[in-house]
Amino acid sequence: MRKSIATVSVSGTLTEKLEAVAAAGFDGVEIFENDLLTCPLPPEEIRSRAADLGLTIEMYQPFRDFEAMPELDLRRAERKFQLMERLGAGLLLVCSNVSPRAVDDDDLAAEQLRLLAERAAGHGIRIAYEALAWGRYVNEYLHSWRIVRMADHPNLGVCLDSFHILSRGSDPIGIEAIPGEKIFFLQLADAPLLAMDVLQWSRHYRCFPGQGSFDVAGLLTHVRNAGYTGPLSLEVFNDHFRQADAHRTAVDAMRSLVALEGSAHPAEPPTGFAFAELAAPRDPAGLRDLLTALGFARSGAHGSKPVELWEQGRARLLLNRTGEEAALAAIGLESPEPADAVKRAESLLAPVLPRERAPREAPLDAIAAPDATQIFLCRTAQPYGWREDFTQDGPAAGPAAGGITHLDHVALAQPWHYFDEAELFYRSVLGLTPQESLEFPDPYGLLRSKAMTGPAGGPRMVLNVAQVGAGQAPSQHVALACDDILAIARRLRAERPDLLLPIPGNYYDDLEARHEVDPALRELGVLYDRDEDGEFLHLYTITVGRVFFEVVQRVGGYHGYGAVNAPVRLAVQHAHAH
Ligand SMILES: O=C(O)c1ccc(O)c(O)c1
Ligand SMILES: [Mg+2]
Repeated sequence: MRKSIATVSVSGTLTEKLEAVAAAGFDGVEIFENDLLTCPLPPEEIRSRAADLGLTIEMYQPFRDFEAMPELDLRRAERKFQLMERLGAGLLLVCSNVSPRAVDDDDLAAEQLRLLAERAAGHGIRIAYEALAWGRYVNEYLHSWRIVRMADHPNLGVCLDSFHILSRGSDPIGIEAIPGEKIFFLQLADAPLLAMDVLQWSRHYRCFPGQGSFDVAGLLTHVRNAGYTGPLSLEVFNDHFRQADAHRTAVDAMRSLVALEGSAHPAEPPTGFAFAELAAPRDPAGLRDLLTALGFARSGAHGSKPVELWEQGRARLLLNRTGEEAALAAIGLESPEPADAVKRAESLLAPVLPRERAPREAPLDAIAAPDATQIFLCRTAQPYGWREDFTQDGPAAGPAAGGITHLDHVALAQPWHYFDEAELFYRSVLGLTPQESLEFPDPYGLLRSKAMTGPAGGPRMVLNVAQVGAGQAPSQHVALACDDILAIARRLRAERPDLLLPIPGNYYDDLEARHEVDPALRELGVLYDRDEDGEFLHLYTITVGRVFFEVVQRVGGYHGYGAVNAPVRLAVQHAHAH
C-alpha cells in the first residue's frame, strides 16, 4: 500500500518536512494547514517541490467546524478549494464540529456536507469526513459514516483515524460494514494507555504504530477487509517528535509502517546472548579488577585488536580497549540465521554496519541500534565464528568458577527523546516484546524503564531513560545470572566489600515488613522481590566508568527485574558518586 505521513508528524519548516519524509521513502503527504500558512512559498511552488521529491499531496487538512451549523458557510470552503487547486490536492479532511454553536442534528450535518461535496465536485475535489474523539456531537466513526451515508454524495466519504477510534474504546469491527470505496482516507497513530482527557492525549502523546498500546494492526485488518485501497498515512501529534531531528523521525515513521504492514523481511528472533562488549580504557584496571572479583577469567585475546575475552560459565564479556571510558558498547546476539536477521533489519531501515569496521576478523553481521549500541548477530551454533578470532591465553570456558552461569539481561540507557524509537526498533527488528512501562523516583529525577523480552530463553533487555533532572545515575549495566547469590555475596563481602553497593537498613526494615526473608539478605546487602511465579535476589556492584554489574538469581518462574528495588539502587548510586 502507498505510504503517507502528515506534515504535523515531523519537525521543521514545510520544505524541511517534505525533504525528510521523501528521503525516508514515503510516497505521499497530508499537508497540514499550519505548515502551509507559515511557508513563504506559494502553493504552486510547494506543489512542484513535492513533485520533484516524488511525493503526492494526498490530502489537505483540517477544515474545522463546518457541518451542523445554524448557517451554512460555503465561502470559506470555496477559498480553500481554490487553494487546493493551486496546491494540486484533491482531498480535503473535514473534522467533526467542536464548536459550541454546532447543533445536534444529523439531518442538517448531512445536508450541509452534501452541499459542500457538491461544491467540491466542481473543483474535482473530494471530502473526507472524520469523527474527532472529542467532537461535540459526532465523535464515533460509525456516526460519521451514518452522516456520510445520509448525505449520499459521490464526493463525500469518511476519513478513519485509528487514534479517534481506539482512544474511545470503539470496536473497529464495524469498519468492515463500510464499503471500501467510501473510506476516502486512513490515518494511523498509536498511543500509550493514559488516563487523561482525550484531546490532550491526542495532541501530545500520539506515537507511531508499534510504539504504544493500541491494536493498530488489528484495526488495519478490518480496514483492508472493508476493501480500502488508499494510502496508509501516519498522523502523529507528539511533543518529542516536534523537536526531534526530522530525518530521524521520518525513518522511525517508515519503520513503523513497514512493520505494521508486515512487509519486513522475515527472520527468526535471536535466541540468546553471545556476548556483551564493553568499551574500555587502554589500561582497564578497574574493570579487570571488578571482573576478577566477580569470578571472571581472561580466557583470550584478539589476534590483532586490543580486545580481551573474559568468560565465566556461558557469560562472555569482551573488553575492547578503545581508550574510552568503560561503557556498554555492543551486544552479541545468537541468531539462527544472521543473514536473514540483517536483511530484516535493512528492510526496517536499521543502519547495517560495514563488516570491515567490525572490531573482529570474522565477518560479523552487525547493525546499529538507535542509541548507537552495536548489535552483532552471531549464528546460534558452537563454535562461535567470532570466538575463533581469539587466541586462547587463559583457562578455557569451564564450569562457572565464581558462580556466574550466563548473561541474564543488559540494561541500556536511552537518550530521552529516542525512547519510543528504541522500543519500536527492538520490537520490530529483533522481535522483542515490550513489557509494562514503569517509572521510578530518583533523588534528582524520574527514571522510566521498559523491559523488552525475547521468546522463552531469548535475550532480555531493559531500556531506561532519565525522564527529568540532570546528573542521574548511569543506568547501563550487565546483569549476570547465578544459582546461589548468597554464596557470591558472602565471598564478595569477605574479599572485596568495596566493590558492592551498600544498601540502607531502612530498605530491609521495609522488606521484612512485606515478606518473611532470610536475615542473610540484610547482612549481605542482597535485594529481594517476588511475584506470583517465583523470587528474585539481586545485588549491584559499584560503577566503573559508565557501567556497573548486577548479579541476579531467579527462583521459580520469576519474570521481572526487581523493579521495586530500583529507587533504592538509584539513590545509593547517587550517594556513591558524590
Ligand atoms: O487535533 C486535531 O484538531 C486534529 C485535526 C485533524 C485530525 O485529523 C485529527 O486527527 C486531529
Ligand atoms: Mg486525524
